[in-house]
Amino acid sequence: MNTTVMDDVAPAPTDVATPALSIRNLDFWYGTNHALKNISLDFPERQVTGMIGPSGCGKSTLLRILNRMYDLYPGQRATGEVIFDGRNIIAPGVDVNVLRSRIGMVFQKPTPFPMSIYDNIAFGVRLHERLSRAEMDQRVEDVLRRVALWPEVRDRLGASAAALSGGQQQRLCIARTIATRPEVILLDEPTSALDPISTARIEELLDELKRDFSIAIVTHNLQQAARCADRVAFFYMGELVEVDTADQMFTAPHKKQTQDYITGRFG
Ligand SMILES: Nc1ncnc2c1ncn2[C@@H]1O[C@H](COP(=O)(O)OP(=O)(O)OP(=O)(O)O)[C@@H](O)[C@H]1O
Repeated sequence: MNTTVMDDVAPAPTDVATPALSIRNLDFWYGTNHALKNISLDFPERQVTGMIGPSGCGKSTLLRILNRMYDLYPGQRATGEVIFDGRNIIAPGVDVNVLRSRIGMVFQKPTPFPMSIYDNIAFGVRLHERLSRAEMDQRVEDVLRRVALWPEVRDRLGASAAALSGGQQQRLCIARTIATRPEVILLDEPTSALDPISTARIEELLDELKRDFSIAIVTHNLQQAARCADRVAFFYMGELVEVDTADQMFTAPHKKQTQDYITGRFG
């Protein structure tokens, strides 16, 4: 082990045993708008990390940095480090397409591609792997079973994904994301467009998926964060105020701002 390097890095207050992703001293700007300020945060392996905070505090911005979505927009700039598999993924020279297959993203609004249910899953896999037809069929079946969609769609894999309900579409989007076998899944308010039953199914699914994936979820729903997350990070005006276990955050947060937020005094 390179002890010199280790010794040079000041331990962050958020350190966890085995992080899937480690953010260190991250700042982010939209032009001149300094949207994230000196964020250091670990995302533990095979746990759900919930990100909460009032509108505009920077939760979605942080998620978008983790798979380099901001690359698509001129004028947006990040400094600091996001360490994934030993590399700083916001540094130049990272293959963003490979990165996005290893750190997958699910958006607020279900966004199936305008193609069949089968191809929604096969499309991303084909970009990264050469599978035989039988192998691809198996991959499609496996991920649809994993998201508990298989019984509902097995007889209409060739039908348009647009014909599925909103909740089914979101489960298809999660299936599509896990089909490339990522290590990390990012979810940006994945249930805010869904009814309570579809929401409950997605929450159950997250609980099951964390056996194999490290998950980061942005949510406005504090009950959802309490139900789903192992750890919770509270953001306010671009700063990380506090991060702790969900139990601690919702029963005895250390910071007054966190307490005010979770008790509904603002936000
Ligand atoms: N494309 C953009 N251009 C300029 N500023 C932006 C852009 N997107 C977000 N911001 C600003 O960055 C800050 C953080 O926004 P962000 O969307 O990350 O917050 P959020 O916590 O996810 O909010 P919400 O809960 O409402 O989705 C806000 O001040 C917002 O106005």
